[in-house]
Amino acid sequence: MEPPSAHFGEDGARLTYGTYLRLSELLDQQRLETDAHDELLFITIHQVYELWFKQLLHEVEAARDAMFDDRLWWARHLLKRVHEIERILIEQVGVLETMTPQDFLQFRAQLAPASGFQSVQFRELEFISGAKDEAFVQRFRGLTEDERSRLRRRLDEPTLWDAFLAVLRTHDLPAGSDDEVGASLRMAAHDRAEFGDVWELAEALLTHDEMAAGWRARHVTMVERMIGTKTGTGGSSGATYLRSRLDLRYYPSLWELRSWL
Ligand code: HEM
Ligand SMILES: N[C@@H](CC(=O)c1ccccc1NC=O)C(=O)O
Repeated sequence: MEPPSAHFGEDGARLTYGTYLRLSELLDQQRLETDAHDELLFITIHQVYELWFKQLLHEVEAARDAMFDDRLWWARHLLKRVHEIERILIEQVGVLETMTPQDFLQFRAQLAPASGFQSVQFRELEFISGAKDEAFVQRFRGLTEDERSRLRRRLDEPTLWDAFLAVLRTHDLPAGSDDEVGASLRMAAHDRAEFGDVWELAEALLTHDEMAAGWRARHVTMVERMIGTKTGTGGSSGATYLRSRLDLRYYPSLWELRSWL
């Protein structure tokens, strides 16, 4: 008798690696606008980002829902995964930086008026994390109806921070006003025997915030390296606009807490 592994992966023949992962569709989606050698890298990197954004939305949504249900261990488990993905998103900027500015200029003009500014999933992530800003939905040109309704839904639904406030209340920590939230956070910080899970969750949210800030900083230095002070293909002032976004924090109360411990 043959060992069971002899035909491993061939028996049954219903799914294969390629059909399961839809590789013929996936690998057919890199359509270049020019003959420039580096344009494939540019498209690949962005598509990889969008795939990870999709995964992040999946995890962040579930983490938010878990907090509302007081399943804190599950929320933390998912947020740890979120952090690892975010670490990769920051790291992979280095791959794109192997492209020189002069090689980027071979195809940059063809990209306008497209820009990362139009990434719907990126904005969804900001909204669900806590930084809702309706102006982005209004300013968006060229959104499909589906994209517009996805963004509107994100503006209407609760954020990670809303879910965290619900956790505080569930654990009898008042969360009505900013002062109450501040006092509750200090209480959780100083009584970890009682509130260890709540504290760890606050730390996981802070790491998520720190990672997002880290990506913005990494992105803008890459932008300065690539295009200096040129205006963006999306019509903004470029690096100046991006620098104005560097102070954005999802959870200012968690940062302020540090000053009052
Ligand atoms: C050569 C590389 C890149 C350059 C020169 C660049 C440049 C820019 C510029 C100038 C803007 C401001 C909007 C505009 O007027 O165009 C912008 C925004 C943005 N870019 Fe990039 N980018 C690059 C790569 C990437 C990559 C790989 C991503 C990953 C998805 C990305 C995501 C974004 C996002 C999400 C925004 C909006 C940021 C916000 O509104 O806070 N960019 N980029
Ligand atoms: N905004 C960039 C071009 C760019 O990077 C880009 C263009 C089309 C689609 C995504 C992009 N990535 C991030 O902005 C620029 O002004 O050079």
